[in-house]
Amino acid sequence: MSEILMTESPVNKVCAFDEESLVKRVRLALLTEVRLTPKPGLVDIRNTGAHKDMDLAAFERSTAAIAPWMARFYQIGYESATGNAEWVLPMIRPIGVACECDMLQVTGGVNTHRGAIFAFGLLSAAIGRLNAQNVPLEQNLMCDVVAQFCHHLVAKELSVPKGGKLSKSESHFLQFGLAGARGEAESGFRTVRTQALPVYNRVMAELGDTNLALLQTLLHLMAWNDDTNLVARGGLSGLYYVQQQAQKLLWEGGVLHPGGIEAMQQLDDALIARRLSPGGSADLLAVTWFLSHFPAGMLFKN
Ligand SMILES: CC(C)(COP(=O)(O)OP(=O)(O)OC[C@H]1O[C@@H](n2cnc3c(N)ncnc32)[C@H](O)[C@@H]1O)[C@@H](O)C(=O)NCCC(=O)NCCS
Ligand SMILES: Nc1ncnc2c1ncn2[C@@H]1O[C@H](COP(=O)(O)OP(=O)(O)OP(=O)(O)O)[C@@H](O)[C@H]1O
Repeated sequence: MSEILMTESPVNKVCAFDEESLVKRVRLALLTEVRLTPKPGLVDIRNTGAHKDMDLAAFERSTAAIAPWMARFYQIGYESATGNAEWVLPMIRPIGVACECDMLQVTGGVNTHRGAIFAFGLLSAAIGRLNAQNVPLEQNLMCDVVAQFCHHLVAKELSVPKGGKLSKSESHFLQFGLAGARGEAESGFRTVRTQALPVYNRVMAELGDTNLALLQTLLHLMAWNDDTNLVARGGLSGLYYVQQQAQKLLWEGGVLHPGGIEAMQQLDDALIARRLSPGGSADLLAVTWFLSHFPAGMLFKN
C-alpha cells in the first residue's frame, strides 16, 4: 500500500495516485501474475506451461519494457478530461502499438503481454481521466470509464468483416459469438467485477493469503471466462475442456481444499499435454489484483 495515499472520508476512500505510482503498480501486477505458481498451462516459476517460445525471464523483461508506457496512457486520459470518452481509444491505440513494439523487441518477437497492454492501457487512461476530473479512484468508476472508452467496440471491430480473410478475433466472434479482450473491456471488465474480485476479497478476508486468493481466483476465471486464447489453441472444445476441469476442481474446494495445490499441478500437466494456455484469464487475474488495491465504490450498472 506504500505508494497509494488513502484518506478516509465519511462517504468513501479517496486515492491520490499519480503516474509514478501507476507504473509501479502495473509492474507489480504483471510480476505478481507471472510469478504465481502453479498456474495451469501458463508460464510460471514451475515451468513454461503450454508455451515453447517464452519463459519467466521473457515475461520479466517484457514487464520492465511495458510498465513505463502506462504513464503515456495516463497522460492521454488526463488530457481527455473534458472531451468525449469515445475519443480516447483511437488516441491511445498508437501508444499501444508502440508499447507492443517494445515488448516484441525484448522478447525476440514473442507476444508475452498483448492482452495485458490493452487492459492496462485502458485502465491507465481511465485513471488519468478520473484524476483530472477530481473524481475518486474507485473500482467501479474506473471500470465504467473503460466501458465508455470502448463503447460499441465489438460491433465496430468484430461484427463487420472487412473483406478478405477473417482475423482470428473476427472469426471467434462471427463463428462463436466470443468477443474476447474487446468484449471484456467493453463490459467494463464484467468478469473481473462479478466473478474474480468477489472471490479474491472473500479468500483474503477469510485467510489473508494472497497466493491462495489469487490461485482460487484464477480457477474461477478459468471456469467462467470465455478465453479466446483457448479457442485459438484448442477450438471450442479446448475452451470447454478447461472450463469443465476448473469447475470440477472448484466443486472439490479448489486450492482451499487439502490436496488442492497438487490438483492444480495435475491440471497444469493436463493443459500442457493439450497445448492449452488460458492467457486471457491470466490477464484478468493481473487486472483483479490491480483493482483490489482501490475501494469498490458504487455499483456500476453494466
Ligand atoms: C484488442 C486487442 C487485445 C486485440 O488484439 P487481437 O485482435 O490480436 O486479439 P486476440 O484475440 O489475439 O487477443 C489478444 C489477447 O487478449 C487476451 N484475451 C483473450 N480472451 C480474453 C478474454 N475473454 N478476456 C480478456 N482478455 C482476453 C489474451 O491475452 C489474448 O492473447 C489489442 O491488442 C488490439 O487492439 N490490437 C490491435 C493493435 C493495437 O491497436 N494495439 C494496441 C492496443 S492499446
Ligand atoms: N503467465 C502467462 N503465461 C502465458 N500467457 C500469458 C501469461 N500471462 C498473460 N498471458 C497472455 O497470454 C497471451 C499469450 O498467449 P499465446 O501465446 O497463446 O498468444 P499468441 O501469441 O496469440 O498465440 P500463439 O503462441 O499460439 O501464436 C498474451 O497476450 C498474454 O497477455
